[in-house]
Amino acid sequence: MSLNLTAAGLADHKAWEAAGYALPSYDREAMITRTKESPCWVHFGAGNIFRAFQANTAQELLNNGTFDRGVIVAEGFDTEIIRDMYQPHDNLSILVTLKADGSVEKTVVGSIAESLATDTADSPDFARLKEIFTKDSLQMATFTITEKGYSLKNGAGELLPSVAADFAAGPSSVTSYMGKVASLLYERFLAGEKPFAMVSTDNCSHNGEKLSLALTAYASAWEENKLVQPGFLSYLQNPEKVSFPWTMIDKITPRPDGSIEKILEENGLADAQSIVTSRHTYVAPFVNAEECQYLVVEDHFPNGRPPMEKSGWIFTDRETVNKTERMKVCTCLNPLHTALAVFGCLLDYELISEEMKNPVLKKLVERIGYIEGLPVVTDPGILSPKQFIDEVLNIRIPNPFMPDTPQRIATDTSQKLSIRFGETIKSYLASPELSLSDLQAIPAVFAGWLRYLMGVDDNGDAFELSPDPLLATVRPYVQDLKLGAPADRETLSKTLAPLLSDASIFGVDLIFAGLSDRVLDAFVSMLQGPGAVADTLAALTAQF
Ligand SMILES: NC(=O)c1ccc[n+]([C@@H]2O[C@H](COP(=O)([O-])OP(=O)(O)OC[C@H]3O[C@@H](n4cnc5c(N)ncnc54)[C@H](O)[C@@H]3O)[C@@H](O)[C@H]2O)c1
Ligand SMILES: O=P(O)(O)OC[C@@H](O)[C@@H](O)[C@H](O)[C@H](O)CO
Repeated sequence: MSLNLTAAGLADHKAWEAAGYALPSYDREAMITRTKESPCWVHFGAGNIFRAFQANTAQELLNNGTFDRGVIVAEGFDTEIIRDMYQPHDNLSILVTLKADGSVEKTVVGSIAESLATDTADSPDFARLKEIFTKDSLQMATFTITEKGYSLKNGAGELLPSVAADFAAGPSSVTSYMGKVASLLYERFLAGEKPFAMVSTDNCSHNGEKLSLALTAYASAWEENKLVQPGFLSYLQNPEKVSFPWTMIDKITPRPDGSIEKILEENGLADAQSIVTSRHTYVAPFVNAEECQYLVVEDHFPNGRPPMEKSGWIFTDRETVNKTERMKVCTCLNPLHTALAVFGCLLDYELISEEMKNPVLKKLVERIGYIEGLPVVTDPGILSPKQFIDEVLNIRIPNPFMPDTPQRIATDTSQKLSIRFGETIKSYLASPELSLSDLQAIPAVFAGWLRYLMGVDDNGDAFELSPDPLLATVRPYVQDLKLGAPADRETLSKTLAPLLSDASIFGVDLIFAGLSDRVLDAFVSMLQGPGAVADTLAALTAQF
């Protein structure tokens, strides 16, 4: 028996149910027709978390009858995802939920009504998106496009060439990602200044503000260059018309894993293989994710919204979202992840859960979370920081059934250090009660990142660095260093000074903050020879 993940294949629902899959319980064809006629929800970024979280939310609302339309997904960065994975499977995907007790739940998610590859602004798919953006029924766009997706500048602080070109050319011939989004909003403005919510659900601090600032930059440039009708900028800046709610999203969604692929194939699924696209997205007909999930959202939707609270989303005010997001991204989850990512790559781990069996690494992340991070967390009231971190460190990250890898989490580390660690350092600097001398583990992570950038593991073997937009800028600082032949401490201090003082990477100027010596000491120690990273961490954590 072979299970084909297509609309036709799903018709044999008995076979799917016999193989243990939960299926959409609504009339999918009717849902697709309704959604195309009266679209409500567009999502940008067709990656794994979208299919595991937002698309499954839509499915739950459809299943329980609290909403009648699905999601339209737009992919403007890596359109291979759409062409090679969504379209061959009629926009269906399988969500494999990996529970901490080892059991596995398999769900066919059918809530994606349409998938659009918007690589160029003159494509039919982009024309369709423009049409969608003029509809009265459209209520919101959500985003999972990674933090760098919102960035208009390069590492040197200069406008990206595509952004500068779009600023000069106007909304009719955009090529940059945010330029395309801004031109869609311009369509909505021209169609009668229709209300709308733009909802970033990426892991970045003040994500709504980030999205708003990026789009406002286009609107300002276009108005200044007289490329749009007057009023577009005011429309974007009028919260009664266009809102940019802040959110906190949490659900560990590893890349599709070979072990899950095997289970599904043994279960009869045809064509379960994952691929890595040329833009480095790991994608398969299935996504694998943990069961635990949180989406905390500022409740500001000028044109209304689907009842996502029926699927567990928590709606609240901006201040509460902010506290919750800081709790998770700056302290209770993501810094621990990044520490395990950097040292996992150096110490040859391929699973985060395996790293948690190493007492030194466990102690390191416990120190970062409980001792160095927790004192600066403001309790958001809706989730307890202590309980949250307990769950992360004792249940979620060590879950042996979660195939999460340090290599995935090490992606874009240069973009993450500032929010994941810099905010804590800033709080220490600002507090008369807290002492910077208590920050011991965080500087070691920075040292670990410098050591990671050498692309040589703790055995002295070369490894491939995960993609990162700043690699070309930051690697040259360390790439000539040799393990076992450490550079002189003074010379190293001078060579690394421009990097260590770069507040755009670390959140603060580490030299000014008085932390650079601690980073350098740990880095020099990690350079001593094979095994030096493990030795440095063992010596450091022995003092905790
Ligand atoms: N995976 C998780 O555990 C998880 C959990 C919570 C939040 N998130 C957030 O979601 C984001 C995406 O995670 P994912 O698991 O879907 O990753 P993924 O690699 O599966 O997909 C990445 C998505 O971002 C797009 N993208 C990448 N670079 C881009 C750029 N420069 N401009 C525009 N789009 C770009 C890709 O085309 C793709 O749609 C993360 O960066 C994070 O902010 C992820
Ligand atoms: O998704 P990123 O690249 O921002 O960060 C990698 C992980 O830390 C992240 O995806 C976590 O799994 C997620 O934040 C859990 O909610």
